[in-house]
Amino acid sequence: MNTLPTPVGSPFFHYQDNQLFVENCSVNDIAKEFGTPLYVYSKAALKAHWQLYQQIIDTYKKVLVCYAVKANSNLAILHQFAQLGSGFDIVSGGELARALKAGADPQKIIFSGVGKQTWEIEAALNAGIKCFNIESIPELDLLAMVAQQLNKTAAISLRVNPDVDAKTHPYISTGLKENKFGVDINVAVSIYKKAQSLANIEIVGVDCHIGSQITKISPFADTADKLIALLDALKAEGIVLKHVDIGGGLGITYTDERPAKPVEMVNIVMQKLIQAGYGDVELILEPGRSLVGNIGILVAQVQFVKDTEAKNFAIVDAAMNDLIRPTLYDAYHGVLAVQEGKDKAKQTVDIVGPICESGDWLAKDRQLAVERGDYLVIESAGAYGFTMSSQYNTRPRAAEILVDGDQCHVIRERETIEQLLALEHIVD
Ligand SMILES: Cc1ncc(COP(=O)(O)O)c(C=O)c1O
Ligand SMILES: N[C@@H](CCCC[NH3+])C(=O)O
Repeated sequence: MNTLPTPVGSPFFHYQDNQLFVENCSVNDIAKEFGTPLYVYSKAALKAHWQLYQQIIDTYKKVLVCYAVKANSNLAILHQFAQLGSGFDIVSGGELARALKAGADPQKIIFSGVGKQTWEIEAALNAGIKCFNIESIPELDLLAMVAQQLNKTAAISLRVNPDVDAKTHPYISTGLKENKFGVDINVAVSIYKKAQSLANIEIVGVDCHIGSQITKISPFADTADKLIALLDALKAEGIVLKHVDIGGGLGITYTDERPAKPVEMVNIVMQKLIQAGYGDVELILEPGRSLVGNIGILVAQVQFVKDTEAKNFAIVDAAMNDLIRPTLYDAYHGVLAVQEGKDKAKQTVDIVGPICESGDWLAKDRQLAVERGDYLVIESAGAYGFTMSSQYNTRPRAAEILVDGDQCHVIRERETIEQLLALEHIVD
């Protein structure tokens, strides 16, 4: 299998007699049965993407993959990863609850995030998670205090900011000095020394995450060099770490990107660690997008085709509230017709939603033959799709389906208008 192909380039999403299939299920039939907008994921694709990481675990043994829950946090998806032996990278008490409910081993959960609240820290300590990725001195102080109150020991990693350019979209770069994440790597030693002096705190590792949708290996290699320099400086102070967490961030193919394979990235990092004498340290990875981005699609139905002097629009029933990546990052997602080979001529269209914002678009200038009632598919929507969706314009969030061979499982029901209104109270 090619590294991480877009759905239609992968064996799990294919055309048969001009009809798009997810595994053995026709997308047309799924859309008719469950309605649109609809997220559809392939279980076989999920397993194949996991296999790219399992290969790394099999090679290097002391590797823990902590799937970044924020990429796709549906309980059924988390359950699949838990069954495959994955750990989890969480960033909130909510994600902790999801991971535990899905069957996660608490000893494989790591907790990232710059704004952990007291109740979230308490919940994670009570669950017995593997490690807190500490992002500031005040957070370290709070953790030490809460751990003392609960009479527990908190294992910590310091998230350092290596000031490496991940060469990705500025909104999703996290490893630069001006980003809010982590602590300056140049002051890390002094923070470790402070942590050493705190009761109820156990230093176990170092962590970083430099950004997302990174296609090159060089930013990871640069990061490894900086982490090794830090490991050396810590060793000189008598501080020996059990693990190095290189974060997530590997990109996927949305269009013509050819991202590095996970194993290629890890090979470079491991080579450097081994050469520097840190070959027996556990390596932690926090992949999100590269595990789930290309396991899923968003299915939408064309409501109207509107031809204007300047542009032709296919107005569909999915919108920026369902998939915000195009609006937020100008992100490109492939668009496919569920039924190919129609008689109608192709034209250049923008795929837009019904929301009252000019930024409500899903794709621009695509060659498609479209008419009212057609189903379209937005590709590569498995990561940061549903999890970033909202109910803007009082639009119930989409349903989610997991396909397994010829079986379709509803893994999230479509929201109802009643559910949307249920928490509000009218006052005079
Ligand atoms: C701390 C942390 N770890 C892991 C990830 C997962 O990143 P990606 O989905 O790019 O692999 C993110 C999101 O960028 C993150 O913020
Ligand atoms: N949400 C972003 C990436 C940022 C990930 C969170 N650190 C995306 O859709 O590409």
